[in-house]
Amino acid sequence: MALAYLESNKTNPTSPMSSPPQLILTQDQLKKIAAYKAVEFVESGMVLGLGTGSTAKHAIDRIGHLLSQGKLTNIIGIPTSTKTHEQASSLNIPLSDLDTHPVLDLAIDGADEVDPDMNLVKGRGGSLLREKMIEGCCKKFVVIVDETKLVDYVGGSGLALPVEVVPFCWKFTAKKLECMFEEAGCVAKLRVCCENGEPYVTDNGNYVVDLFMKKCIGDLRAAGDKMLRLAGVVEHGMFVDMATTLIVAGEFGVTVRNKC
Ligand SMILES: O=C(CO)[C@H](O)[C@H](O)COP(=O)(O)O
Repeated sequence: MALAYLESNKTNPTSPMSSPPQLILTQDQLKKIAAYKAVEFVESGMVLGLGTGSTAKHAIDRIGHLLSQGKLTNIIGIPTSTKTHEQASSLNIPLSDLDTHPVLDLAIDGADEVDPDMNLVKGRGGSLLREKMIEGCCKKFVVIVDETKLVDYVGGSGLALPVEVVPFCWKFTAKKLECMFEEAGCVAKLRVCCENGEPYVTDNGNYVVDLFMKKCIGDLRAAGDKMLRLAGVVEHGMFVDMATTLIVAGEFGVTVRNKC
């Protein structure tokens, strides 16, 4: 399967021996491989959670294609963002919501980080609340990543742990979050739009405070519960014990791991 996407056949010019072609895959090609593998889990008649981001986008494109070919039928998609809603609508994927379909068969989504226990950081694309609501209602939650997303511990990439907060007194909430994780060297920053420097506003009309940790935050459930007890926090981007299947595409192929 992976070979269908391989490109480029650079050889090593420094090698005195004639070496076999070295196959290079871009990160986006790896994302596509993981996404297509996940769509193999989709069956006609399923209610599907449709994730958000550049990896999930490939899966949604594939589902749309299979529907248009009649290879999948009677699919109902529940989109996790307005962006995904737009993409899925443009592909004529029938859509619904949690009010009408409170139980989903399967969700497919990307992640920003995956730890060895398949705990996730999500939300760098800004859709964590809807993702958590929808993916929490799925019988099966398939996470699709390229290998750069694998970390030793949540926060291990040194990149953002997103927290959705109400706009009211967001500085107060950001300061409280920073103090909460002082021991982990937490720095909290409001997410702003690159184009105009204005606060990034989620689909739910909230802001996002990104937390940058210097150290491991320890017990993820305890940390998550603590954040949720702080008035002003709407939801955080740690998805603990939610993924049931992890698909990782890397230089050496694609692996599928099920949570025991
Ligand atoms: O949580 C998300 C969006 O809020 C995405 O799943 C996550 O950011 C991964 O994105 P990408 O597939 O573009 O790397």
